[in-house]
This record gives sequence, C-alpha cells and structure tokens, in this order.
Amino acid sequence: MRFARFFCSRFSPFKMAKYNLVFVLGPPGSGKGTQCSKIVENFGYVHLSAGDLLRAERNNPGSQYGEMIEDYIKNGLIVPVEITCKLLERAMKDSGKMSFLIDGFPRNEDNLQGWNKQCGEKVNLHFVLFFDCSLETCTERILARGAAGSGRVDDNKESLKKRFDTYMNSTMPIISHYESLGLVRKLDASRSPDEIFKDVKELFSKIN
Ligand SMILES: Nc1ncnc2c1ncn2[C@@H]1O[C@H](COP(=O)(O)OP(=O)(O)O)[C@@H](O)[C@H]1O
Ligand SMILES: Nc1ccn([C@@H]2O[C@H](COP(=O)(O)OP(=O)(O)O)[C@@H](O)[C@H]2O)c(=O)n1
Ligand SMILES: [Mg+2]
Repeated sequence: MRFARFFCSRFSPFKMAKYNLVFVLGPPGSGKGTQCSKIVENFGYVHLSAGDLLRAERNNPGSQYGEMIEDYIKNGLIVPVEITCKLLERAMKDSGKMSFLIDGFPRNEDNLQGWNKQCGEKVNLHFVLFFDCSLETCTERILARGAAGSGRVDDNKESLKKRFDTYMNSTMPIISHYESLGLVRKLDASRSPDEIFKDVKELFSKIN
C-alpha cells in the first residue's frame, strides 16, 4: 500500500491534481466575507465560508446537527471539526472547481488537526490571508451589521464578546502557527474595502 502510494505520487501519469487553497482568517467583522467576494469577482476562486456552510446545515430540516450548531454559533464556540470538514469537503467536490478561498477556517486546534488529517495531503495551501483589525472597529461593524438586519443570531453584544474570546484564545494561536511556517500574509483591515483590496489583489496576482 505504502509502495503503491509512493509509486503513484512519483511516476503515475494519473497523478492526483491538488486543490489550490487560501485560508482567510481575522476577527469577526474584519471583512473576510467582503474581501472574499471581491477576490471571487477578480480571480475566479470559489468562496467557501465555514460559517455560511454551518448556517446552511443548521437550516437544513433533515440535519441531525441543526440544534447543536445553533447552540455553538450563539455562544461563539467552534463546532467540532468532523462536521465542518465534511461540509467543506462536500462543497469543494460539488463545485467541480479546483481553487478555493476557505473563509473562517481553521479557527482552532481541533479544526487544524482535523483538516490536516482529512484533507492536508489533497491541497496546495498558497497562503493564509490575515485581516488584522482592532476589536473596537470590528465591534462597530458587527453591531451595525446586526442593526441593519443581518438576521444572524450572533450579531449582538453578548454573542460578540464570546466570539472575540474564542478568536483571542483559539484562533490567534492558529495564525501564529502558520506565521511560523512563513505562510501568513497580514493586511491592515481597518482601512476602506477598496484600499484593502489593492493589497489583496497584489497578493493574488503573484500566485502562479
Ligand atoms: N473595510 C471595511 N470598512 C468598513 N466596513 C466594512 C469593511 N469590510 C466589511 N465591512 C462591513 O463590516 C461588516 C462585516 O464584514 P464581513 O465582510 O461580513 O466580515 P467578516 O466575514 O470578517 O465577519 C459588514 O457589514 C461589512 O459590510
Ligand atoms: N470554522 C468554523 C467557522 C465558524 N464557526 C461558527 O460559526 C460562527 C460564525 O462564523 P463566521 O465565520 O460566519 O463569522 P464571521 O467571523 O464571518 O463574523 C462562529 O462564531 C462559530 O460559532 C465554527 O464553528 N467553525
Ligand atoms: Mg464572515
């Protein structure tokens, strides 16, 4: 088995093509979704937001995880990776495409370990796009988004505090991990969307 894998990876004409990937991280409200939409328009990536996939699964009446996901999201906690990874994998496969922006993932150690185990070998990670933004600015944006009618159960002060705690305690260490691998591209996300996108564009133009 080991020999077969070695042989296939080295000599087979049917070498398995790998997915091209960029992870997008940053605090809630840093503009991950906003910038991902612009990247999709300009560079033809498929945008997969882990949060959006979880919300869709929660709304699926046939899902056994609906209530559990609702509970995690309200409390700003990170859903177990088995669920999120399965949703991401399915979305990647169903898209029929090869290049993805994975927004809001991996967000904690469980996400990172689960992903590496399940998908690590099937992907080529270009870099981790990190939107750096003060929690004050993010708070203003999220509360405005909630007041404008986002319909999200977690766009309120109480949930947001928990989301920030999770970000500081669980997501920052993941960003540091990728930083130690030289994979983080950090941008100042306190600026206007267009200003941020100028820098984003430069990074994506350099891929390939
Ligand atoms: N650079 C920016 N400046 C001001 N407001 C922004 C900026 N980027 C996004 N927003 C707004 O802030 C809110 C959060 O943005 P979003 O892209 O959903 O961030 P995230 O996915 O990181 O939570 C949205 O209402 C969005 O319109
Ligand atoms: N990898 C992930 C991403 C999101 N989530 C859950 O989904 C919520 C919303 O995530 P999101 O990415 O849509 O939120 P924003 O950072 O975009 O505001 C998180 O607070 C978590 O409860 C998760 O459990 N695991
Ligand atoms: Mg988002």
